[in-house]
Amino acid sequence: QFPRECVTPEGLRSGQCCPSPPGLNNDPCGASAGRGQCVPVSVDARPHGPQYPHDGRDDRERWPIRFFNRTCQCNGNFSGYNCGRCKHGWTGPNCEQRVSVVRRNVMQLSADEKRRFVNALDQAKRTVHPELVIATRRYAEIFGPDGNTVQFENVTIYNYFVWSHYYSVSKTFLGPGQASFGGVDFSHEGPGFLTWHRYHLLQLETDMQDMLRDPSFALPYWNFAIGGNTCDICTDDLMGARSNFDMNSLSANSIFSQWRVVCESVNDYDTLGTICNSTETAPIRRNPAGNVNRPMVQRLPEPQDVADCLQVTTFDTPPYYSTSSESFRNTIEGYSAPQGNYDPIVRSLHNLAHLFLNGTGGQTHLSPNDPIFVLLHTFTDAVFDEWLRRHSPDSSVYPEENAPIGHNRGYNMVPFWPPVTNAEMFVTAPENLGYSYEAQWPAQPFTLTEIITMAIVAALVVVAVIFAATTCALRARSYRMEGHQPLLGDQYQRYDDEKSQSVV
Ligand SMILES: O=C(O)c1cc2cc(O)c(O)cc2[nH]1
Ligand SMILES: [Cu+2]
Repeated sequence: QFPRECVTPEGLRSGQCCPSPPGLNNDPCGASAGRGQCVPVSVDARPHGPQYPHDGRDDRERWPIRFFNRTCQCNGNFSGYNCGRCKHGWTGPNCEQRVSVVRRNVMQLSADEKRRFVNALDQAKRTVHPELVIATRRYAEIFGPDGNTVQFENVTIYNYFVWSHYYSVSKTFLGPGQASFGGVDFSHEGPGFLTWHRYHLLQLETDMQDMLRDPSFALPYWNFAIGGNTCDICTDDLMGARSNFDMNSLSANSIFSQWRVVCESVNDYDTLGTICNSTETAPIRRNPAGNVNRPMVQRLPEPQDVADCLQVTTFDTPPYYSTSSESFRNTIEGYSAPQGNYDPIVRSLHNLAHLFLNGTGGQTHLSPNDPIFVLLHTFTDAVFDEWLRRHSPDSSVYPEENAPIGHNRGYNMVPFWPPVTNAEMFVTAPENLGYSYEAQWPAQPFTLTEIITMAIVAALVVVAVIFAATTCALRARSYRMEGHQPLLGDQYQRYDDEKSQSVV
């Protein structure tokens, strides 16, 4: 959420978070090295949708100026909260070298690559985040009981990935004794669903690259559009098989059975107004296809569902919400049928994959605690990237206003720091974000224009063939009328030559 060095009592009171890059002392944002400058934070001022009726009740409104109103604005390819690192896709001392990160199908990794990926996730679960800390109270109580003890905690790299997702979906606390307001979600049920989860993954991938000291480290993906009721990645060499003793638990042979979840105390958060902290509690629960009360979530999405959703031509449609029809975003998110039509009882694609897990991974405030979340979302992001490549939309197709709070084009995505807007993630990944997917996609059906063009070309070919055949037939007929034997192949040419010479 915020850099450790910014959340001192004086730092918070100043509202400024413009640290110096490593190796440069007292040089906010590396200005003397031309890396960046400390500027006022710009926030989205456009109206948002009617879903959130409050004003001034939630720290996430006009994110992030409740906490900080000055930030580093980095030049060129420099990036990071102190301009001390490079933008995604760039590396080198001056961020001038391209780096390419390829996200691959997890099922196509070698045994050794699978083992390294599983171990890297486990290392991230245990390694304290080197830069970021998490707030454990709302701003109103952030200076603590004595007014000088800021309420932030260290968090591990992977638990930060869980915490940031929880913080974006948590309810608005309205005070003791009052029910918290749940009709708010800064990362789901709106156009920001894809851009938010894209940055969420990018942050984890970058954190793990730094942890491994391997700038080419890439998160793999799980193609969950395989139909059937078997979780093919739920094996002990990958995300963990089912326990033999408890169908809701993971096999003891998987390292993930030793993981404990964070952000489980939702009753506290909603009644006391506290925020999820680093305390780990219960094991991951997972029982794929086991939800006997919801037969519709006992099968995974079909390959055809991905082909269908890629055909939806409009990125998002009013009200830009989980009720939108003919919206690619609501379709891939899974609130409408794969063909795009909204149906309140439908759960498809991304949502169906979550619910299929039938446990920790299907509860929005907890789901990233199940590491399958990472692979489920890289595949969702891969479909998003393929849609961007096929439809090459202008950024204007992303709504600038009247989307649910947090989802407007210019809104800084909650709770990321430094500020990053939905618009900055609405770009093709290989050209702009330094990563690509190794994936095969369903053949792109011909567009109407292509079909018409091909019909015209075919008609022209037919006409040309008929014309040629008619011409030959007429010439043969006139040749026979002069008492000659029918011509064969190159004899036509010699006949033509003689004829043209004889005409006077
Ligand atoms: O009920 C749903 O459609 C549903 C559950 C769930 C869990 C989750 O973590 C998400 O990110 C989305 C989601 N949708
Ligand atoms: Cu999510």
